[in-house]
Order: sequence, then C-alpha cells, then structure tokens
Amino acid sequence: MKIASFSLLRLPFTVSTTRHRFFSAFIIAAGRHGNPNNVSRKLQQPNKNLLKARETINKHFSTLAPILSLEDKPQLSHDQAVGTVASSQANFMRVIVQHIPPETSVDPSGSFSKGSGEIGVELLCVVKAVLKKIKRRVLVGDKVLVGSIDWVDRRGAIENVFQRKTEILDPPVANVDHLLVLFSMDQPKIEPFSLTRFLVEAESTGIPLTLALNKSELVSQEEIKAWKSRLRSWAYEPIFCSVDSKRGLDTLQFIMREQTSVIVGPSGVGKSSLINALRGNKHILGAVKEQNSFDPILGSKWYEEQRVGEVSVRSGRGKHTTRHVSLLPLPDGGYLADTPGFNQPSLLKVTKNSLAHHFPEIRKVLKDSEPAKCAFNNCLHLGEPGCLIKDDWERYPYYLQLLDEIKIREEFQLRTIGTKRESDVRCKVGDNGVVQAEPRLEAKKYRRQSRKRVNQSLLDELDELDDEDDTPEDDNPILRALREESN
Ligand SMILES: Nc1nc2c(ncn2[C@@H]2O[C@H](COP(=O)(O)OP(=O)(O)OP(=O)(O)O)[C@@H](O)[C@H]2O)c(=O)[nH]1
Ligand SMILES: [Zn+2]
Repeated sequence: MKIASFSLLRLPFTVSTTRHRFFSAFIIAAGRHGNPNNVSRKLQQPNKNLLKARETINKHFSTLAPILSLEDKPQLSHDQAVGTVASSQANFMRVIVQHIPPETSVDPSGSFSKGSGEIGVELLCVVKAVLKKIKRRVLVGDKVLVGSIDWVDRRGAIENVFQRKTEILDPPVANVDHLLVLFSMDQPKIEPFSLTRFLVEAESTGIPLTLALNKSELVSQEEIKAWKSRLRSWAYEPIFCSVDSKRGLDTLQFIMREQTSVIVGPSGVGKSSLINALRGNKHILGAVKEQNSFDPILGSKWYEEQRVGEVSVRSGRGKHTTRHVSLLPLPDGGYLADTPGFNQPSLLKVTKNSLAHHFPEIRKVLKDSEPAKCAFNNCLHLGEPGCLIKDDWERYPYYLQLLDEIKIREEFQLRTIGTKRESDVRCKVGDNGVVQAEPRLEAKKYRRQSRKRVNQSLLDELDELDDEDDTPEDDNPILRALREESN
C-alpha cells in the first residue's frame, strides 16, 4: 500500500545524507522547545516549523563563526584581508582582494590593474574546516574574510563569510545585483509567453533586471519600433543590441558597471556570445591583463590534482556537482558571471499570491489606485467584483496561465503533505524555500528522542560528513562539545 502510493505520487525515494541531517536538526529543535507531542502537531505545519528549526540550529552552531554583517569592518591583521570569491574549483576558491596592506610587496604579475587603479590581487584560498562543519557554504560572489595570507605565494584561508545581499541558484552565485534577461529578435524570434516566464522568474529573485534583445541587425527598424512600444506597455524598457554589429554593447557595459551581473535567457539567443564579446572586448575590459587573468595562479597542476578522487566514498556521488561559474572583473568595478543563468525558469519560488507582484503592469495599477484596494485581501485578480485589475492588458492571459500552473503545483504539494499519514511523508524545505513531500525513512513516530540520542545522531552525521574533512575529531570544537554534552 505504502509503496503503491509512493509510486502513484511519484515521490522521490532516494536517501541522502542531507535529508538525514536536516531531519535531526528538526528533531533537536522540536525536542528542545516543547513537549514531545508537539512533534506531531509541528509536522502538520511543516513549513514554518522546519524553517524555525533550521534557524535554531544555524544559530546554535554559528557562535563559532558569527556571520559578518555587511557593515562590519573587522580589524584586519597584516595577514588578513576582505575579498570577493571569483571562482571555486575543487576545494579551492579564488578570491580577489581589493585593498592590500600598504607595506605588503605583492608580485606585480598577480595584480589586475585598470589603468589608474587596481582591480585587485587574486589569492588562492581554502575554506577553513570550521565553516564546513557548520555548513556555512561559501559561494562564488561571496564577500569573505581571508586569513593566514601569504602575500608572496598569494595563498590564504577563508575564515568567514559576510551576509549575502542576494543568492541565486542557477548558476549558484551570491550577491548578484543585476540580471540581464537576454532574448533575440530573430533566430530564435521572441516568444512573448516564454519571455514572460523569464521575466517573472527574474522578478521573483528581487534582483533588478535589464531586458536586452540581441540579433537586432536581423530585423527591420519597424519591427524594432513595434517591439519597443509593445514591451513598454509591459512596463519594460528594452535595449536592442547585436553581438554581431556591436550595437548596444556600450550601453550594456555602462549598465553593468559597479555591479555583479548574470545573463539569463533561453537557448540560442546569444548569451555566451555576449559574455565573450564583453570579455574579449579590450575596450570594455579595459586594462585587465591580456592573458586570461583567471588562469590558476599556481599553474593548472593544482586543480588537476584536486579533481582526482572527487567521488564521495559513502554516497558514490560526485561531491562537486554544482555548475561551474566564475566572475570576471569589469574595469569600472563589478563582475560578470561567465556562465549564463536559468535556461529553463522553474518558477519554484513563485506562489499564487506572489505572482501578481512579478507583473509590473499589476504593480503599477495597484500603486496608482492607492489607498484603494481590491475587495478581497490576497485577491488573485480573477475579475471578481471589487478587483482593481481589469483584463485590458496584453499579458493578462499569461498571468492567468501561470497562475493555473502554480495553483496546480501548490495543490499537489498540499495534497501530498496534507493527506498522507505523517509517518509516511515528511516535508523538506528546499534551498529555495519550496516545500516538498518525501517518504519518511524512519518509522518511529511520536517518540521523543533523548537529547543524548539526538546528539549522537548528529554526531553520526557529522562523522559521515565528508571524506574531505581533515580536522581530527578532537580538534573539532563542535564534535567535542556534543560528545561532552551527551556523556
Ligand atoms: N545574427 C546574429 N547571430 C548571433 C548574434 N549573437 C549571437 N549569435 C549567434 O547565435 C548563436 C547562438 O549563440 P550562443 O551565444 O551560443 O547562444 P546562447 O544563448 O549562449 O545559447 P545556449 O548556450 O544554447 O544557451 C550562435 O551561432 C551565435 O553566433 C548576433 O548579434 N547576431
Ligand atoms: Zn484584485
């Protein structure tokens, strides 16, 4: 019976250590904050409680390396610096450091100049074991505190991460502050519904976006004019560009200055071509070193050696499965990701209630009519009496279509979570905040786990963690604290 319902619902049925770990985190928090019967109640409101549990656990373990706020100006010793992670490969991260202690003599071949000023010095860094232990992931784009710096060999160790302003998953980059949504006028032609999906996905990140239309040399001026006014009615001001004719590239360069940008868009529109154009264009990249400035500073040997044995012994899976992404420094400050983003917008972060906020047309009407509001709170703008949103705008049918799609997804998730016995199903909150139901792996329901047992399971999981963890257990403060507590 159980098996049949799993297959009917096509639930994922794989065992992953991450889920185990997360589960223990949940149990710890549930056990700590109330009576054991609450566990069953809490499972019925999975989202909030799971998130709270995660927060609790993060706080609990974060005391070892509290997240630095963006305003923090840590006192830096001579062998410390603040920098930006530009790329990550195997266990190494390349960090660009802007401000070098004045008395430090750095091998000039390692610095990037931009005419008058310096773009920075690149350091090859490892991530300190304590950050791995507390699961503080370091992403490309992160602002980090680097310590133990050897300025001559240009090596260091990432000691801590500053709070992120933003985080996107495809590609995984922190602190992106600008998305360039790229479509093409022809080959392939713009498809308005597909463009809407991309725009909604981009809007849902909360990151400012620019819409650019490539291959503009393939179409007539009339067609460009027509699209311009059409997109204005969607409340977007498109930039027409062409990698082939170089039209609009200066404008794009200007927009991207001082920002970290990722280019997103469907296949074939010229994302990679545009990245290459911006990267290869001396005018745009200014005086960044002619040879690829991101060649491994100590020779590629370093990286190749690290690639060997990358498969985890326990899980049999590759440990570094995330897409590779690097940030290319731009001459006026800022970075451009060398890997394009979301080819296929999943809209997983969009809920039926948030969808309307991702259409500027709706935002505008609601803002202009303030303080008047739709008659219903949480109005889905389906044309009910008292709704401020009419059907007199081009993308209204797209709004309805996406709303249907999202409703179906949400109902499926609710049904899966709500009707399954809690012993069969548990909920997982994904990285992007989406709740997913999964078959439970353990049958011990309602039983409160003793603190000792709980800590032990966490220990098991920490032990299981990685073959790559090199800190001996006795040197690890978390493990030691947990052991002491459970004895
Ligand atoms: N006519 C014309 N062709 C272009 C232009 N820019 C890029 N192309 C061509 O469009 C094709 C696709 O370009 P890519 O850069 O690979 O597109 P992409 O968006 O990265 O595609 P995916 O890698 O599939 O996501 C290539 O043949 C390019 O040469 C342009 O401005 N005009
Ligand atoms: Zn409404």
